[in-house]
Amino acid sequence: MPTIDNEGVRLHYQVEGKEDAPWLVLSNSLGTTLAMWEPQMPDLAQRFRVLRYDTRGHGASGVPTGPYSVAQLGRDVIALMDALHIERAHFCGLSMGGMTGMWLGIHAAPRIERLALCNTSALIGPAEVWNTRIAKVDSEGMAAIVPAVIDRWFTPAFQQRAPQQVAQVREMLAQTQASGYTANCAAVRDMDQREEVARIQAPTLVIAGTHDQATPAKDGKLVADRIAGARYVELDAAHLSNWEQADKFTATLVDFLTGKGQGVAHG
Ligand SMILES: O=C(O)CC1=CCC(=O)O1
Repeated sequence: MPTIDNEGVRLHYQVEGKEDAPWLVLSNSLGTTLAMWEPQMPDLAQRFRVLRYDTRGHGASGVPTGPYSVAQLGRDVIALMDALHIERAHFCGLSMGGMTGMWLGIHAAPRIERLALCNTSALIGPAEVWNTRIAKVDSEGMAAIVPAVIDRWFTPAFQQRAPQQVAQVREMLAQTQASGYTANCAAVRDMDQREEVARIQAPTLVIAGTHDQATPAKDGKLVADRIAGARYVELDAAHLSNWEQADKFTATLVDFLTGKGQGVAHG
C-alpha cells in the first residue's frame, strides 16, 4: 500500500494509467475514499497518469487530531506531488475535493494545469449545521448520519436504479473513522473562498448537479462566474454526480482535460 509521510501524517495514494501521459490528481469528497473514482478510472487510466489519494482522516490515510483546514488538505496534495516528482498536474476534486482544488488553484497556481471543481461550493454553511453534525457523530458514531447523507448524495431514482452502487458508497461512508470525518467537517465549515476564487487562472471546469442539496448548483454557478473563462456544466444528478451520471461526468471531464468543449452546458 503506497503511502508518503507529510509532517507525520500518512497519506495513502495509488498511481495508475498510462506512463508518460499528463498527470491527473483526483481528490475525494467528505466521507469517501479514493475508491469514489471507480466509475471514472477505466476511461481516465487510458488517457492520463492518475494519482488518487485518500484525504487525511479518510480511508487508509492517517487520522491526526483535528480540526483540519482546507489549506492543510491542499498542502497534502503538494506534498504528494513533490514526493512523486510531479511538477504540474491536472486536478479534479468533488465537493471537499473541489474545495481543495480551489485552494490549489489560488495558492499553488504553478502546479496546476487544468482544474475541475465538481459538486462543490466556495462557502458551505451554515456553521450550525456542521456543528450539529459533528456533535451527532461524536456522540453516536457514523451510523447515525449515514441514511440522511446518502439521501443527499443520490436522488431517489438513482437509489432505486443502482442499489449495489449506492451500497458500495454507503459502506465507504460508514467505514470512515468518526474523528477523521468530524475533523474534515470542520475544514469544510471554516472555509470561505468566495473572494479568492477570482484569482484562479488555470482553465477551469465546474460541474454541478441539478438536484444537489449539499452543494447546490447555484454555488457551482457562483464559482464558475467568478473564475475568468470557466466552463459550467450541470448534470441531472444529486451530489455524487460522478456516480449518478457517470458516463456524462467522465465525458465532460475528459473533453475538458483534453482541450475540447466550451461554455455553459446542461445535461
Ligand atoms: O456529505 C455531505 O453532506 C456533503 C458534503 C459536503 C462537503 C463534502 O465533501 O460533502
